[in-house]
Amino acid sequence: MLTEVPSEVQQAVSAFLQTTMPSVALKDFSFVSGGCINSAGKLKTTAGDFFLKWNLAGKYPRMFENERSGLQHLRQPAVIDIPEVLTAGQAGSFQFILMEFIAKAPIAKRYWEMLGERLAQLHRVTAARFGLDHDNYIGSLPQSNAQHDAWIDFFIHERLGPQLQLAYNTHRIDPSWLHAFEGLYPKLRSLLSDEKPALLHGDLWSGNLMVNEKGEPCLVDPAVYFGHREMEWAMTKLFGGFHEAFYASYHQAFPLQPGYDDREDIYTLYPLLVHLNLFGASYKLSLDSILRKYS
Ligand SMILES: Nc1ncnc2c1ncn2[C@@H]1O[C@H](COP(=O)(O)OP(=O)(O)OP(=O)(O)O)[C@@H](O)[C@H]1O
Repeated sequence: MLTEVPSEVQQAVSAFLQTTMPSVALKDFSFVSGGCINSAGKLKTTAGDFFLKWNLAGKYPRMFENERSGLQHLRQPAVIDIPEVLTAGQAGSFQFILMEFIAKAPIAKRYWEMLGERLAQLHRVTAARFGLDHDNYIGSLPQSNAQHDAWIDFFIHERLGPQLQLAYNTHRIDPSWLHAFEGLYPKLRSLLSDEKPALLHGDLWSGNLMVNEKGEPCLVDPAVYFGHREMEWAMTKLFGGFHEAFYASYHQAFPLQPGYDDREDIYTLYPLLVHLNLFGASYKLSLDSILRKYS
């Protein structure tokens, strides 16, 4: 028995593996650090290694069904490496997800160029409307994907609005913040550009970017929806940014519309509000300076 993994999860995983890979046995489990929300690690079996995550089922309903669906959306066009999910579900009071284990190799010489080219290809996958057919999570917070025809409406009503309301309801901000955002919204109509709804990872920062066994980029832990690809760019820039070769190769493969630099801060409002709600007041300073810039 692997003492680190709850017995209900172990039983469910072994039952699943037995049906798909007869005579497989669990050998060992070691925790993988990096995530904040779930328990996660490498599950060694006689049929190879897998990545297993779990948490208490009541805490974040359907979190792993949503993660499975998000990873499947990103894998489907087969343009960038995304781990294959074997199964996800509930086991007693736990929920879990089992997927391909991404083993690291030394980083490829063209890693950042590959990431730029492949993300550009992913963003060429489009949908008729902004949003998705189901809601999911951004980190541990619910993320609404109710569909809209216009990007601006989606951005205001499904991205900024709900996070702002949550921050207000939990007393992280006072009413003056609500007024400041209300004042910003009409200006966004002329500031933001429109584009076809693009398939986005949705939470693309360095913590969700891995190096796979070929040394190439692999994306994990998404918050998928169809949105404006400038959102994805802004997210990558938030905590120090990716290597400049990534931005150059993406732009060459699929140029952004002129004036992106003037819009970048607007897009960072969403991840900053999410961080305010998840981690507290230290993010208010950055939010405040963006609001002032556009007031
Ligand atoms: N398929 C995988 N194979 C190997 N390692 C993985 C895999 N997926 C994720 N990891 C590693 O495990 C760490 C935690 O995973 P993940 O980010 O999915 O955790 P989480 O708790 O769900 O999310 P968060 O980072 O939002 O707290 C990642 O930072 C990454 O290093």
